[in-house]
Amino acid sequence: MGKILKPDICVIGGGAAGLSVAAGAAAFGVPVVLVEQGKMGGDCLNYGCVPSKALIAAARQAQAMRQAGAFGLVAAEPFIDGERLRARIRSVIEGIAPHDSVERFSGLGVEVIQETARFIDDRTVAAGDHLIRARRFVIATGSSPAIPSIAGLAETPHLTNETLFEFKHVPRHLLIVGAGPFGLEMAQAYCRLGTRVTVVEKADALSREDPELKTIVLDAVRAEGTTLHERTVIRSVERAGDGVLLHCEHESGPLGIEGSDLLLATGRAANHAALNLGAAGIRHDAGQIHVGADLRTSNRRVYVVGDAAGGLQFTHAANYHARLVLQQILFRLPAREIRDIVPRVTFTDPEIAQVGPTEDEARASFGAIELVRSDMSGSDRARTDGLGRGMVKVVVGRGGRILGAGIAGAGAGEMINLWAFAVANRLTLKHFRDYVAPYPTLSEIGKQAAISYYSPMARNRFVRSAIRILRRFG
Ligand SMILES: Cc1cc2nc3c(=O)[nH]c(=O)nc-3n(C[C@H](O)[C@H](O)[C@H](O)COP(=O)(O)OP(=O)(O)OC[C@H]3O[C@@H](n4cnc5c(N)ncnc54)[C@H](O)[C@@H]3O)c2cc1C
Ligand SMILES: NC(=O)c1ccc[n+]([C@@H]2O[C@H](COP(=O)([O-])OP(=O)(O)OC[C@H]3O[C@@H](n4cnc5c(N)ncnc54)[C@H](O)[C@@H]3O)[C@@H](O)[C@H]2O)c1
Repeated sequence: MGKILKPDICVIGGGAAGLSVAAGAAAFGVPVVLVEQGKMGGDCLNYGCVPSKALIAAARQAQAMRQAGAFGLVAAEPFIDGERLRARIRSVIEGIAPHDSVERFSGLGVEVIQETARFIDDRTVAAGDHLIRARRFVIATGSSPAIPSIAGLAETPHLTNETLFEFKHVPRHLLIVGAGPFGLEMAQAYCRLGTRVTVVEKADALSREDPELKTIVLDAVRAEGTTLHERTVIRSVERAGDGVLLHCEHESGPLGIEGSDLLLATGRAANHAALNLGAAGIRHDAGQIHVGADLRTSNRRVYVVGDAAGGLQFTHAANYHARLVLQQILFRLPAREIRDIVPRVTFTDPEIAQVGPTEDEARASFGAIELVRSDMSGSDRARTDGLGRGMVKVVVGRGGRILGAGIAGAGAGEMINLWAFAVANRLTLKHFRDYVAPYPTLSEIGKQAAISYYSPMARNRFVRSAIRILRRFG
């Protein structure tokens, strides 16, 4: 038997969640062992956020070339070189990789073991020839693409986020299954890169988003050329020549859709099968580890963070989880996950972002709410920059409290920061009315929304008579 290690914390998984826990603990001088079986940086760096946003950035440039005529320049149809595109995505990943590397973490004082971890009892993990008996364990094993059960899929070549960004050519006609954030971001990006794109969604596209806001996004994505079939069930799939044929069922009848390549964007499944959770007395079922709002499992020594926790699946949620868990382990202070303060952004163009409940969710939870909206057409900056439609929609509770906010439009992902700050700090629209927004910025439309909330006051008879009285004093 190999080495027995006895750190304070053993972190399993070196993606965004695990690295944040390890770095945070090491910064306080706490002994940490990190076990990672694959690439340091996990999904976000290697197969998720970073390559997808690099691809989207290239697609945005291509679209800007086509649309240059609107700015008084000569428009051009871009030449798309698949090899160079792939090389650029690779170089962006390589530029960030040192930050997540074994070398950096070893330098921080973390002992990194590059093996697969599994529990052998309620306080011991085996990884290669190491046994790790830690005071606390943090499961940060992330998630993998959920593969739907569709007849013929196993025999038909298909891509997922784990293979898409290594793909050698730009597809001729990409069929995408799933119109969640991943499916739609990729649909628009590939469409802009000259691919014909068809998306098949069994329910509604962007189903979590506010209907009024997501219409702005879906109209734009469709207008650029993506074909989107919603409420369409795929019965089977087969190879057709060099390509793929989907046999679908829509309310209007059967539908055959043929394309050159197939991408699955059908959600995620948490990774825990290899962990041997039963040996550690950790309650779970096939889909999920049972975990409380404190991110603790039924084995009180063991926490779960990031995608493995099965709730919010974002890199910033993983970082937030890391803070909550460190607060409990290092300082023995209670901490609970508050999902309403965690924003989400889908990086289509226009973007869509939300923090806190949407209108429908807020009505279901709070009953009486108020809404304020502000349209991007009122923004001078949107005009100078030739931007399309956009809207800020704020869900307001008692006393003007900001319960949630949704934004569709260019820059929504940046603008949501201010609203996320407001929701986390329980601010009211008065705070938004009173701060000064620089001109001309898109964020001004948020302030405009706050002003519109208070504008009925200008017509209030008591306010008006108070002003009349004060005027008499000179
Ligand atoms: C295409 C795509 C785009 C995305 N874009 C965004 C975005 O723009 N913004 C955003 O916030 N989020 C985005 N996400 C989500 C984000 O990538 C994830 O929420 C985040 O990576 C989760 O981090 P994690 O550490 O929980 O898991 P992961 O990054 O999956 O890391 C888990 C690690 O654990 C390791 N592991 C698993 N089992 C074991 C074991 N038994 N032993 C040892 N190691 C193990 C794995 O090898 C992996 O490295 C995107 C996801 C995808 C798929
Ligand atoms: N900008 C971002 O933050 C961003 C971007 C991409 C991905 N992500 C994250 O990555 C993960 C994966 O994203 P996603 O969009 O794949 O997941 P998702 O679960 O949000 O969406 C999957 C979609 O696929 C549909 N679907 C599932 N099975 C289907 C089938 N058989 N036929 C047709 N449609 C089917 C679902 O109805 C759903 O709309 C999520 O956790 C997401 O949060 C985040």
